[in-house]
Order: sequence, then structure tokens, then C-alpha cells
Amino acid sequence: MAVEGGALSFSVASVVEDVLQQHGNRLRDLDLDSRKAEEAASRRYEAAGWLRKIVGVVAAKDLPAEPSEEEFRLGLRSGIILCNVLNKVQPGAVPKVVESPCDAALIPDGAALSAFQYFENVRNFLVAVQEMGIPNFEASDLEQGGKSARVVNTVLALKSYSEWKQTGGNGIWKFGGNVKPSMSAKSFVRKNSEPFMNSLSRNLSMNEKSFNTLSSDLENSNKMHGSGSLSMLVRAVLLDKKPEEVPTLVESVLSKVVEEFENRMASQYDLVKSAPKEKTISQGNKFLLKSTCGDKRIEEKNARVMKKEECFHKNLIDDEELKNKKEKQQIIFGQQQRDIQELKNTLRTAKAGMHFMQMKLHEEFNSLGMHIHGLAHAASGYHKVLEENRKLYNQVQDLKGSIRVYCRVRPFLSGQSNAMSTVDHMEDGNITISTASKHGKGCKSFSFNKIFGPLATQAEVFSDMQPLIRSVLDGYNVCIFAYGQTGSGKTYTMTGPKDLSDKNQGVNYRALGDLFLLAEQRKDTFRYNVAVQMIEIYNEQVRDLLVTDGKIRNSSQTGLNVPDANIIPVSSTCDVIDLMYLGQRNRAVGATALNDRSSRSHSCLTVHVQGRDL
Ligand SMILES: Nc1ncnc2c1ncn2[C@@H]1O[C@H](COP(=O)(O)OP(=O)(O)OP(=O)(O)O)[C@@H](O)[C@H]1O
Repeated sequence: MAVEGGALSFSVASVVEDVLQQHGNRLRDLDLDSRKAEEAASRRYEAAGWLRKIVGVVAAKDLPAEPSEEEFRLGLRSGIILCNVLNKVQPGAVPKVVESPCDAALIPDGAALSAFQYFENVRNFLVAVQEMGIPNFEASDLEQGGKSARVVNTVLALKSYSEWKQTGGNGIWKFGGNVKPSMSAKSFVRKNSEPFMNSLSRNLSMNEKSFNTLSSDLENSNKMHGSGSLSMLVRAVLLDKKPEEVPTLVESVLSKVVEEFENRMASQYDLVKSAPKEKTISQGNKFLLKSTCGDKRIEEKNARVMKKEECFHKNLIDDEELKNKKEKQQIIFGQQQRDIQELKNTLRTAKAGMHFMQMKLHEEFNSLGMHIHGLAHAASGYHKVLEENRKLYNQVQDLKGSIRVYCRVRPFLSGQSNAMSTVDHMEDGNITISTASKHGKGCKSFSFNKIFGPLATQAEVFSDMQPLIRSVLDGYNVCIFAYGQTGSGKTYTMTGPKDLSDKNQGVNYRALGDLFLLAEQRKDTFRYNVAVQMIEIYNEQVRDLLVTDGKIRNSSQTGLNVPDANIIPVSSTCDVIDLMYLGQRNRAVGATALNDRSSRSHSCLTVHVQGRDL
């Protein structure tokens, strides 16, 4: 690619220049295009008219009076008209003009038959006008379309020079036309042996920096591959070619080169257009020039640009994400700080609350201590009072009498007549009994602590026994027993009838009920353990009724002493009743074994109460 680029350097320069001109003009002067086209046509007609005037219409047969750009180029392409006109203006400027050996009619486009002839004429013309100080054009401007403006400019400059000369040539001739100082003043070196190479190896001098850079690149490229490489290449290509084939070959090569560079320029133009504007402005020319080094470099450059753009966008996105993340973190941080502050306030409040509660608790604790102290004091006083009360209570019981005798009159049983009653009358603790005697009816009075008549209920009878139960719990021994003849109602009073109910319960049940009730009421201050023994006394023998074998446990000749009798702990009245039923059953078994025993035996229920002051 480097060799190719170096060998085609002239085309590169001209093509790039024109492409940039075209594209630059397109960008800047789109609205002036049509006006410029008209102006260019006007100038072209002026140039063509002057050429036809100088050399004659016949000599300028290939050049119409108002030629199109293409007609203008083709008419001047052989260089014959130009050289003849120049010789008319400046006789001898081109010593030898190579005329076409054939009839121009055979060559419709006016092309020279020989490349050497063609380049000799044009080159000689260009060298001559350059020596005259007239702005010139490129040899390649006549080789391809679209470059006629500079040719027109040179022709009009020559016309101006001619007119200046015709008017006497006073002063310094100065061309005031629309000259584009695109070429350097560096002279062409006329070497017939290397005409093609000489025309190609001219140095470029362009106003734009991009073209300087391009020129430098091309020179470097040439240096790299040797100054003779282009010549060698051209010679090698043309060596086996006939002279007639050369123009066609050159034309085809040039058209391909032009086509290739136009394509590249177009692609570069699109690339620059799509790139960011500022980047295009600052780097556009440089970018264009560098891109001429080949598709590969363009692709690499494009890839780098794309990559940079991607990096740029990625960085932008990263920056935005970072910014968003930072903002979120700041929000969270702020929220956390507020939470911490809130927690601190809450903690402070809680501390103050705790401190206040501690003080309150301390005060309440002190108050409670005082209260407890007062209660303890009151309790000790209460105990003292209670003890005092107990003593007084039992003193009252003593005053009532340690032994109290009550009389209960049994009602007549069903079937018995009321007229048969021996009770005369009852009054407080006195009862008068009518007795029959041999000497007439007599009366006997008896005194008791209290007399219960036939209508007295079980509850009324027990109400006088009840205070004694309390004395039991206070540590006093109490004995309640019933005495009377058979059928007088002892069992009824002490236990109750066979069909037992709450209403007709006897003294035993009620006393036991009271006992457990009082024990329950005093459980905070006393603990009572209650146990029951039940024995039978018959013929001065003691029998334990709470064992099933009916064995007599102890027999003492000296009195009631039954330490070995079974004693069973109880915790409720029901427990006691169950044991009493057991005792009654055992007593019944004994009665069966011993005939008529029940009326002569005595059952004794002993309740042991052991109290402990808590
Ligand atoms: N106050 C009373 N009210 C109604 N009935 C009574 C009363 N007292 C006794 N009775 C009845 O009189 C009968 C005899 O009474 P109870 O068996 O209690 O006499 P007792 O003295 O125990 O006899 P024993 O010594 O032979 O055992 C029973 O049927 C009993 O129900």
C-alpha cells in the first residue's frame, strides 16, 4: 500500500485537494453553488472566446465558443491550442509544439495520440507560463473532469498578460483575476527522459495545513521506498507497451485512482460528518489525510473512534451511576444521622424517665418500708390482741363452766301419743318431770345449763357446742358426749338420722366442719394437723374400730389407755365421715359376733388437733 501511495502521489494531491475543495465548498457555500457555476461558465466562455480569437476558429476547431466544462477540457487536452496561443502572446515560449499527425476528425475527443506528445505540450506550456509569472494549473487538470476552473484561470491570466503587453507592457503586470494560489513557485524540471515522472514529482504547497501534512506524508513515503521507485514502476509497466497503448493505460489507471480516492474521500467525509462537530473542526483535516494511508488504517481509526465514543459514553454512564449512588448514599447517610439523633433523643428521654422512675421507686420503696414497719408493728399488736382475745374467750368459756350439761327432749316418734309425755313443763335451765307414785302424782325438777325441747333443731343444739370447737384450736381439750337410755336420741343428736342431710347433721359433723373451716381461716398464722381415732368400749375392753380385723388392740385394767389405737390423718369433714362409716361397719361386725352388744357398748371418736404458730 505504501508503494502504491507513493507512486500515485500526484493523484493523491490533486484528488485530495479537489475533493476537499468540493466538500469544503459544499459545506460552506451550498447556497452559492449555482451562482458560482454561472460565473465559472461565463469565465470559461470568455477564455474559450479569447483562445479562438488568438489562434483562429479553424485552429481551435475542437473548442466551441461556449463550451461545457468537459468540452473545454477535451479541447485543450492535447496542449496544441495552449502552446500556439502562448507562442502568439510570447513568441518562442514553447520552442516546439507537437502537432497531431492525424486528422482530428479521426480522434473525436481530441486526445493526443501519444502520451509523450500530450505531456510534452502541456508540460512545456506550464513551464513557460510559470516562468512568465502567470498562475498555472496541474497537468492532471486536463486529464479528468471538474478541474477546468484553474485552466480557465490560467488562460484568462494569459489573456490579461497579452493585453498588458499589447498596451506597452508598462509597469509590472499583475493579474487581478480569480486566481487560486494553489501551486508553489517551485519550477518544473524539464527532463525529456523522464517526462512522466517529472510531472508527477512536483512538490505541493497548499495553504491548508492538511495539505502540508499530506505533502509531507507523501514525501516521506517516497523517501521510504526510494526516489526512483515511481519511475521504476512506471517504466516497468510501460516497457512492453506499444506507444499507442500508453494513453489508454494511463487513462484507465488514473480513472481508477480517481475513483478510488473519491470513494475514500466520500467515506472520510461521511465519517467526519458523523463525528462530534468540535472534534471534526479541530481534527478533520488531519484525520482526512491520515485516512489516505489505506482502508485498514481507516477501519482502525474508526474502531478507535467508536471505542473512544463507547468509553466516553460508558464513562458518562459510570459517572451518572456514581453520582446517583453518591446521592443515594448521602440520602441514606442523612437519614441514618437523623435516626441516630432521634435515637439519642429517645435515649436521653429514656434516661430521664429511668432516673425519674428510680427516684419514684426509691420514694415508694421508702414509703413501703415505712408501711411494712407500721404493719409489722400492727401485726405484733394484733398478735398481742389476739392472744389477749383468746385468753379472754377461753376465760368466758371457763366462766360458762368447764362441764356443761344440756338436756334435749326427744319428740314423740311416729305412732306414739303426745299424752304419754312425762315432761310437765320446761323453763330456762329447769325441767319438771311428772312422775307417777304410789301416793299420787308427783313432780321432780332438774336444772341444766340449757334445755332443748322436742322442737329444737340440730343447728340450735350445735350452736351451744360451737364455741368449744374454737377452744380446741386454741389448745384446749374438749369432750362432748351424750348420755341417756336406749332410744332417747343420743346417736341422733351426735351424728344424725340414717337419711343424713346438711340440715339434720349432728354435732360431730358440724364440729368437724367448723374445725376445718377455722383451720382454713387461720392458715396464714397457724398450721393445724388433724387426725382421727375411733374406738369402742365394751365390758371395759377397748376395741379399735378403724382396723378391719376387729382385733382389740389394748386392754387395760386401770382405765382407758389406747396409745396403740390407729390414728389416721384427715384434711376434711368427708375424710372423717368416711372413717366414721368404717367404724360403724366394724362395730356392726362385732355386734353380730357378740349378741346384743350394741346397746351395752360405747363408741368414742377422738379428733386430735395439733396446731403450730407460723
Ligand atoms: N330429736 C329427735 N327428733 C326426731 N327423732 C328423734 C330425735 N331423737 C331421736 N329420734 C329418733 O328416735 C329413735 C331413737 O333414737 P336413737 O337411736 O338416737 O337413740 P339412742 O339413744 O341412740 O339409742 P341406743 O342407745 O339404743 O343406741 C331414732 O329413730 C331416732 O331417729
